[in-house]
Amino acid sequence: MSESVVQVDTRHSGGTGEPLVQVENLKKYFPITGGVFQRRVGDVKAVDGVSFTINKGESFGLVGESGCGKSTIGRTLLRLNDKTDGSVHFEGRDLHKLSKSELRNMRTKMQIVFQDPFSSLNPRIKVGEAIGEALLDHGLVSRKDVKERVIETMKLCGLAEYHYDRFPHEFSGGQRQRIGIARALIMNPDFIVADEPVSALDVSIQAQIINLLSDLQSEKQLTYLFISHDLSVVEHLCNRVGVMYLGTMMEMAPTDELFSNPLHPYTKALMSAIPVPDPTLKRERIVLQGDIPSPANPPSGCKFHTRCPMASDICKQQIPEYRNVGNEHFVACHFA
Ligand SMILES: Nc1ncnc2c1ncn2[C@@H]1O[C@H](COP(=O)(O)OP(=O)(O)OP(=O)(O)O)[C@@H](O)[C@H]1O
Repeated sequence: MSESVVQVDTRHSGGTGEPLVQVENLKKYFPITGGVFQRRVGDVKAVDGVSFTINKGESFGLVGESGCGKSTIGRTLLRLNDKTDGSVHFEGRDLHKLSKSELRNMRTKMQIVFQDPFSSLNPRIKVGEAIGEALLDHGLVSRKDVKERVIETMKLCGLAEYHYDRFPHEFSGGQRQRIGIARALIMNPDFIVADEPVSALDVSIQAQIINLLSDLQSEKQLTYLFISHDLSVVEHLCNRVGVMYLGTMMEMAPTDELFSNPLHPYTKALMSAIPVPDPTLKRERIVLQGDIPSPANPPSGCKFHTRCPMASDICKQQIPEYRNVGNEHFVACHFA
């Protein structure tokens, strides 16, 4: 858990209530091969039966420790990965059933912003050209008009016109993330997967980027899947939050509900690690024992039982039901 506390609150009202992305029992297993013939000897169960819906105009946060499957969900939602099982619907259409050309058209509506935009930028291409690249690839504007559209988008993202002719190494971390956001935004998408977009930035810059994402959301009616290992970041941007552990959704609720009434011991442990700005407010820190088990061989019953301070026999034997306990608050714990 990062030590950052981002002091902004940019949450929106929660979208239109109309579903844009529907994820149903999604599974993504990566094969493990071994032996002389490289036979499949097992699977990394990166995403193991996850369901949730993101409504139009909403910011949905996905949190959990490293390796719990957040990025794999993001990539599988955009069909950058194939799925193993389950379904992903975008605007009511099953993404994994689209033909190549249908997918190519659909892709303009769904974009991704990565943690490290620098690695996806060619050091020898001017950033203005890099931002406009996808527009030309899709034939959405003529070569003559692209520069104007790029500059307009750069300004929206807090970059200046003179940045157009500069190269990626001439920008700071925060500016590079603005370039990453501009590259996504130029396609005029409806949905953006933001995969740890502020994790590599200083706290003050994190706040600026979150504010930018929030302003763009209002202006462009965007829908976000915001992936972060840092609950304090998600708290300030998202309307609803899902907490993942070892490929499984452990708890999901509207943000205020989750933060005021966390029910899963894993969520409570993550929250106890958020630094409190006021030193007079003491919060009991729950330190989880042991390492995260391997997603290739997850524990029986509740996957969290090997590290859970409340675990008893039933947790080792029975998978807890993922149930709605009211207020759109879902939790998978025998004792919640
Ligand atoms: N292409 C791949 N091939 C094999 N295993 C993979 C692949 N991509 C991810 N994994 C495994 O799937 C599991 C989930 O990884 P994922 O990157 O989705 O987690 P995460 O929660 O986003 O973590 P992080 O924040 O560190 O990126 C991990 O055990 C990871 O090693």
